[in-house]
Amino acid sequence: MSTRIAFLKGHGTENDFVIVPDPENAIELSPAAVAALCDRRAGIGGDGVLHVVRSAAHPDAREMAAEAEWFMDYRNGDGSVAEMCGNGVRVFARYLQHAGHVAEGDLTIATRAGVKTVHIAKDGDITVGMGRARLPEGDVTVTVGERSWPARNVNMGNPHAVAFVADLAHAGNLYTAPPVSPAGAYPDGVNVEFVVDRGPRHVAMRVHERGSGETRSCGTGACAVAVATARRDGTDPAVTGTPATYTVDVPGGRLVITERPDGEIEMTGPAVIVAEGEIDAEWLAHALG
Ligand SMILES: N[C@@H](CCC[C@H](N)C(=O)O)C(=O)O
Repeated sequence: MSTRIAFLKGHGTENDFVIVPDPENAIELSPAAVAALCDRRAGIGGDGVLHVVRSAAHPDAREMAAEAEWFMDYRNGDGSVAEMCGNGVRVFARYLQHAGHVAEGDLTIATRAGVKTVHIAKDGDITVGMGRARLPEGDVTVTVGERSWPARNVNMGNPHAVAFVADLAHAGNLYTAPPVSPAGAYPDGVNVEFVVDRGPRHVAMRVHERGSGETRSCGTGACAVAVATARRDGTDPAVTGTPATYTVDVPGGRLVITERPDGEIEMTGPAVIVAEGEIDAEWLAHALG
């Protein structure tokens, strides 16, 4: 660790992140350091960390360097590594704009789930090409207390189980991860979304995120929800030949998701930088023991 570490704080629909700019990948961000930074009482606080590294400087991204200059090295709040973060990639793009690395318009960002195309609009919202969903075969079941629901297995680069429920309160307090069966369906853990209808092509969700707990929003989760809802509604674009657009309300705001007949998914939503500062090196050393 260097002795002075710059950071920013940002959020997308209140899914919040500690942003650590580190172009040359000089900072060793151990899981313990990430967890300390994300601690809401003893640290800065966040659902995860966006480690901003040049693709050429990171072993997980070197092969994408020709396509995307910057790599989103995303970590969950508990320090674990995740393949993709949909809100994170918008906040990452906002940081690049804020720092003067990119301007409004189109750019690409490397992630562990591949290169994502991003559009920073004049009106402030950011649209991300999220790629295609995979829908692995096999039924899964989500349980909270006495209630269980069949759930749709949707992979957006990272794993999701989407359950349609009668009332979002039935998800309970979500202090712990809801059990998903069969055991072994998700060997690396899973993000679980609970969904209710709000109107035509309009749903609301809560989420328990792998590695972060209940969050105020999850971008990949909202995409998984839109995909699962389109299959439930009979509006699957691959079948109808027309795009399906769903509005997904999350506790922290609203995301708009469009899936095209070729399966490509776009997500649009806000991304905000709220603060910037410097991490106290003594505190971090102490936090790491
Ligand atoms: N909040 C993110 C998802 C972050 C990763 C997730 N917790 C996982 O482990 O897969 C989003 O906006 O997509």
